[in-house]
Amino acid sequence: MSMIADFYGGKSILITGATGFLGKVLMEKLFRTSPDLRVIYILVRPKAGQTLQQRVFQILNSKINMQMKTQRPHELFEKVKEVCPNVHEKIRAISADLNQNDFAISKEDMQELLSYTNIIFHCAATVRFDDHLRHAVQLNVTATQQLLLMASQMPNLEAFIHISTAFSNCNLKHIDEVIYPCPVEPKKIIDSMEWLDDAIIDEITPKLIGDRPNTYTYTKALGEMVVQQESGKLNIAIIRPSIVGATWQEPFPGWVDNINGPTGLIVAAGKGFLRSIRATPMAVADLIPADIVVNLTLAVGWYTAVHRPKSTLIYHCTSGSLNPCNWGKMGIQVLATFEKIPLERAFRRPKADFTTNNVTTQYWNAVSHRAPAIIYDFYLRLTGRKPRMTKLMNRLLRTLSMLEYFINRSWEWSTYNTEMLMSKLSPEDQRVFNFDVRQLNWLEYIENYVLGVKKYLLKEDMAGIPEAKQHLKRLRNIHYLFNTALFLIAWRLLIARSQVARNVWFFIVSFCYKFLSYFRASSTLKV
Ligand SMILES: CCCCCCCCCCCCCCCCCCCC(=O)SCCNC(=O)CCNC(=O)[C@H](O)C(C)(C)COP(=O)(O)OP(=O)(O)OC[C@H]1O[C@@H](n2cnc3c(N)ncnc32)[C@H](O)[C@@H]1OP(=O)(O)O
Ligand SMILES: NC(=O)C1=CN([C@@H]2O[C@H](COP(=O)(O)OP(=O)(O)OC[C@H]3O[C@@H](n4cnc5c(N)ncnc54)[C@H](OP(=O)(O)O)[C@@H]3O)[C@@H](O)[C@H]2O)C=CC1
Repeated sequence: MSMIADFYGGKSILITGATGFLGKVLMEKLFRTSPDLRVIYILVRPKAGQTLQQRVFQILNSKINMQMKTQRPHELFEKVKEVCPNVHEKIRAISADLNQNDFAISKEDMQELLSYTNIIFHCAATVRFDDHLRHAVQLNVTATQQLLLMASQMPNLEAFIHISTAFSNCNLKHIDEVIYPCPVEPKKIIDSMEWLDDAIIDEITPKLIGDRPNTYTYTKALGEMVVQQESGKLNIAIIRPSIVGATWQEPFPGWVDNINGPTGLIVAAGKGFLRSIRATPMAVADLIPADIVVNLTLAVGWYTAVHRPKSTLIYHCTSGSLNPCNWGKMGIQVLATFEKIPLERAFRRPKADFTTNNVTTQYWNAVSHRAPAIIYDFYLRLTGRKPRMTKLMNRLLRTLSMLEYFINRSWEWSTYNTEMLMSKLSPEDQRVFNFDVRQLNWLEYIENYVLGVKKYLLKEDMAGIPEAKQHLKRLRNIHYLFNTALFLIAWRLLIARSQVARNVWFFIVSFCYKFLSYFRASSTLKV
């Protein structure tokens, strides 16, 4: 019997960010392992044109490509529906916007949350690297503070689990499971955001974030400080995952449904848009599968509620120190998988050049990214269609420039608390809530990740693989034809303008002629 699964039975659980990537995987695992839990409250913001019920329906039933000829891909909640057929009754969606005062939750809903909640998992955040500081502070700092205030009024609350990021202190090289203070107090930042105008905030942002690369990592660090300062009598723990990737094993290998982190680049590489990347091949690719993060999170929830550690414990959910993989190895495996299982309608054949300096990056960006986009847009214009490739390429290059910071450095995260927790689990819990990253085989994981991107994110049909391979062959032929034509044009121009080039050309032609005559003569002699 799993103690952790047993612990969540009968519990009322509040999840923020349940419509996000991690939130969905967390909810799935909770229902699958503890189908007798009382209720999961999810704070969902209304979205244009969608009711709360529609948003819940969307989580439970992923959109399916009805034209598929082969077996349909799994739905995230398909196993849950077997063990907990009334899952929709156990999800209570509460209309809430974490950017508003009191989260704009109605009085009745608030009363229900305050009275019943036993465990809080706070996953909601803005994960955009380029968010305006005001917005990032609002969601990643102020909302965390407000949620803690709410939590302190919950008489039945047993644990508050805050999801942060391993990169909240990415300005350091070695990071321990402790909270590192930022120079300016979060309260001062929260206050100043209320009266400073956008222009001034823009001006002070670089000074505030200091040697962090973006507002995301900075505000997640502030969020941790708020958790520490406002913890009061609550049982709190912080989890710091590194780069969250597709699931490793559960509920299915390779499940992913958004383009954050490496996923977007995998799509871009598979479709042939991304052909070179400024990355250090030997730098550690600290990826962590979403199901490992979720298993650790649930184990931490149990441990924090039952064992009530005296201080707020921080858990690093990272792979680099226990089972390192590097970007070079990852890139090679991504491309090897695309050889076997290509994506449909690729723009160019998948290929990758890792570069490490600025000059070669600029060169490859011009040759491999911008030039093909311009040529393709020219072709679209000629055929009466709207050009779009240059715009798309510019956005990709902007995205790359934001991710570069993370793929050209390595960090060391200590994992004492995470390893301590593993040792406290029963063998059954170690199996059901496995977060031992040492057991992960990277090559197999990356292959399943790429396959998952194709199936679950892009919803491509496996029956289309032969056609996709055929398409890549056509692209290869076009590529050879294009290069030959380019060479001949360049050569023709050179010959017309330069006597030296003409001499070289005649020399090559006469050499080939002599070689052929010799070859013919010697083969005649043999006969
Ligand atoms: C050469 C072959 C290589 C083979 C593959 C090797 C893979 C190497 C992978 C390396 C990845 C490294 C990733 C490191 C990430 C560190 C994460 C730190 C951990 C965290 O805690 S954060 C959680 C993760 N957060 C994110 O990833 C958010 C990043 N995204 C953003 O901040 C914004 O989207 C961005 C990048 C600022 C762009 O904003 P904007 O221009 O406003 O546009 P949109 O968001 O609307 O998107 C526009 C356009 O870009 C595409 N897009 C978005 N994100 C990605 C992405 N991660 N990768 C690729 N493409 C992306 C998106 O599809 C949109 O395209 P459209 O066609 O829809 O216009
Ligand atoms: N993905 C990663 O690589 C990593 C993520 N993390 C952390 O994990 C957590 C979850 O990330 P992930 O699932 O990837 O992120 P997603 O972007 O997929 O999900 C973010 C969630 O927050 C919700 N949210 C955003 N703004 C509001 C708002 N104003 N009111 C209510 N809800 C809101 C979103 O709701 P909606 O659907 O309405 O947009 C969504 O459910 C975050 O705290 C992140 O910092 C840490 C390390 C790495």
